[in-house]
Amino acid sequence: MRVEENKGINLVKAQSMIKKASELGADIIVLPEMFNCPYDIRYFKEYSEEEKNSRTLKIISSLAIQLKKYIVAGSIPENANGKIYNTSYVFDRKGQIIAKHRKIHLFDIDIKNGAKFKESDVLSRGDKFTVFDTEYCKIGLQICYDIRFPELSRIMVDKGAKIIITPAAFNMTTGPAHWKDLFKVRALDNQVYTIGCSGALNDELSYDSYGHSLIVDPWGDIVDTLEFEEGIIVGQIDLNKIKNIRIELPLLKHRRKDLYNIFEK
Ligand SMILES: NC(=O)CC(=O)C(=O)O
Repeated sequence: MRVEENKGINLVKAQSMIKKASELGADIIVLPEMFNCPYDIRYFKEYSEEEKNSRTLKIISSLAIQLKKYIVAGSIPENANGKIYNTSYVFDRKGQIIAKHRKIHLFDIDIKNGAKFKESDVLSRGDKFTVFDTEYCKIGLQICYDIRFPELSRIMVDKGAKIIITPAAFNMTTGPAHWKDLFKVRALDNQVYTIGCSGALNDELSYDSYGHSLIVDPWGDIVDTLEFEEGIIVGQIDLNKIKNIRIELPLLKHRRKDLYNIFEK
């Protein structure tokens, strides 16, 4: 979705796009990073909401109940005891929160003649891995910059994730350079589906969100993608494809855990 400056407008738009996705047959519906708030540190505190009184989360929960769908509510600025987190919430078909991911790696970058951003000026970082269960399979959840850290995807896969969902907002510097490749390589390395849902480009905001939401299969093929504009893609997840690729090309089995390993906290 093309996120606007006005929170109310973003919420109305999120609702209508979720309903549209549901009509198109989506069963697990994903929104982008900071879908109720411009991706700009000047807005995060003002737009932040506490989980228990959250206007945004109430709306998403009611929709999950009404449509009987899973909704991965992109992310929002979450206020917890005065600390602000970039947090994604997952709702089940009964509108219950079944998972919550606070962005682990904060996006502090300064690229010469390109994008600059310093989330850590305002945000605190999460410190938990997030894998949730559905009747289909386990799903891993991370937010945007988290995808650049391959250890995180691997840990989620070791915890059983067959799909990794990443609400995101790359920009016009890093998007064209890295977006598609990161989703492909994480899918290939881990033999999972990767799903990236990004805010569309909005020239009226300070941050040029790259768009290009996409679904990549475990062979690294792009199932479907958008471009810069707002839109919806609905893709089929074939769990047999994961099973077969893991038999035919047993990367995860061939790991030399005697030589290297990833340790969880
Ligand atoms: N916005 C992000 O968190 C990450 C990003 O844009 C990038 O890694 O590039």
